[in-house]
Amino acid sequence: MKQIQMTKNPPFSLISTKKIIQMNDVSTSYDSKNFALENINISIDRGTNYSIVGQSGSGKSTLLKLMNGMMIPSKGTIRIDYVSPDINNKKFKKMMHSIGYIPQSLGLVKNSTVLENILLGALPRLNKIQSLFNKFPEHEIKEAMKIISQVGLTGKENRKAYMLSGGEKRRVAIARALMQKPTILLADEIVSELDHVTSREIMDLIAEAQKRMNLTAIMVHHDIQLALEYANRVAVIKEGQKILEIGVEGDTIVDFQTGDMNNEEIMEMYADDSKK
Ligand SMILES: Nc1ncnc2c1ncn2[C@@H]1O[C@H](COP(=O)(O)OP(=O)(O)OP(=O)(O)O)[C@@H](O)[C@H]1O
Repeated sequence: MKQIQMTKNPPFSLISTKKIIQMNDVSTSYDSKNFALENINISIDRGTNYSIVGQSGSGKSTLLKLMNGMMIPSKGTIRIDYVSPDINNKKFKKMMHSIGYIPQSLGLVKNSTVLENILLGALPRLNKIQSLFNKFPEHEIKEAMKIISQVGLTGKENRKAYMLSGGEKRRVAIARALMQKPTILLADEIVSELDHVTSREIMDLIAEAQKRMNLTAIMVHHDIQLALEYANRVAVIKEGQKILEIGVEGDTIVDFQTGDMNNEEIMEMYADDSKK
């Protein structure tokens, strides 16, 4: 078999495809008086499991909204796969469907079934006539059934969303996002209010999907322990600023912004912070 020769200096395109999200010195506000986020720098490699943690009101959801084009920065630049996330940007409009966004509210249609909710993820792939009659082709229904099985909802496809448990609702929201065939998955506090076991089940489900589909998953959490357990990197946000970017290497927690720190120091710092 012919082997691909790697040169010492690979062409630019080979290097450049690694970073899927780049935020440089980004600030934004809702009311032009106070910054909800200030001078944020974030760089995320493709295929990474990235978490954002922080107290309530620190700016976590705002960060996700900037990544999916729901908000635009008042200062700084954002590139999602080298495209500016602005819904007025034609290139971004095209790629929007490859960003699976699960809001805190999950956004399910309560009176629709599990299958109907999940099929919504395929809506942009329908042609005009199919959309007019809301008629999904057989191959999309098959795909939805495959995803239903992957998220552990087989047998519940005809159940209305309002009849599901909290964990099941989250499985539907994940399945709907996966139905989009995304390259990026953004999930806002998807395991908050769930018990320990169900939280892990949901996180495992996302981790499996991430590996299977080579997704870049960016998830907002309250629980730093859970974030560190699953994520390659965790950004800690405090009052609109990124104060730490950490990850687990072996049995220590590394601070990628300021150098090494041990596990205890960071946990103490976070514990103190959450008491305030
Ligand atoms: N629609 C809005 N209009 C005005 N201010 C807003 C709006 N949404 C959020 N904010 C403000 O922006 C700041 C950041 O809010 P954000 O929702 O991003 O925080 P969060 O860390 O996700 O909080 P939580 O954990 O409670 O969801 C807060 O001060 C909040 O009050």
